[in-house]
Amino acid sequence: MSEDVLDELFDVIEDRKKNLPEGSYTTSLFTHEKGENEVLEKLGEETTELILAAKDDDTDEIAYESADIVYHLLVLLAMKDMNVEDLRAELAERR
Ligand SMILES: N=c1c2ncn([C@@H]3O[C@H](COP(=O)(O)OP(=O)(O)OP(=O)(O)O)[C@@H](O)[C@H]3O)c2ncn1[C@@H]1O[C@H](COP(=O)(O)O)[C@@H](O)[C@H]1O
Repeated sequence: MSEDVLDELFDVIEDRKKNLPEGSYTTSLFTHEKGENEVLEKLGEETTELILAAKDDDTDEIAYESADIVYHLLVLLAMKDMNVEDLRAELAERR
């Protein structure tokens, strides 16, 4: 995954958080319609689905579930007023 895709996705998420456009799934996560609990539940479900896909050696499904996890992880970071740079900094510090 390129750096740009992550940055672009995070920008879209931040835009949804700020402007709350109607009809957006991301907006629903930032409002009472779904909220933080939904994000945490999705991360749990998708992690289980990723584990099952890995056990099946299903590479398409591994990529699909990984993308779902990354999306919901970025939403969670935005909810906590964090951003992609916090993630990059943590990873860089481990090098
Ligand atoms: N990357 C994602 C993304 N990944 C997952 N999802 C949504 O997350 C929701 C939950 O995923 P699930 O697979 O669990 O849901 P599901 O397919 O209904 O399956 P089940 O609940 O039946 O298991 C679905 O509605 C997906 O559409 C996403 N919704 C949005 N994005 C990105 O966010 C951008 C803005 O989206 P909106 O905010 O909707 O405009 C999009 O252009 C995308 O780039």
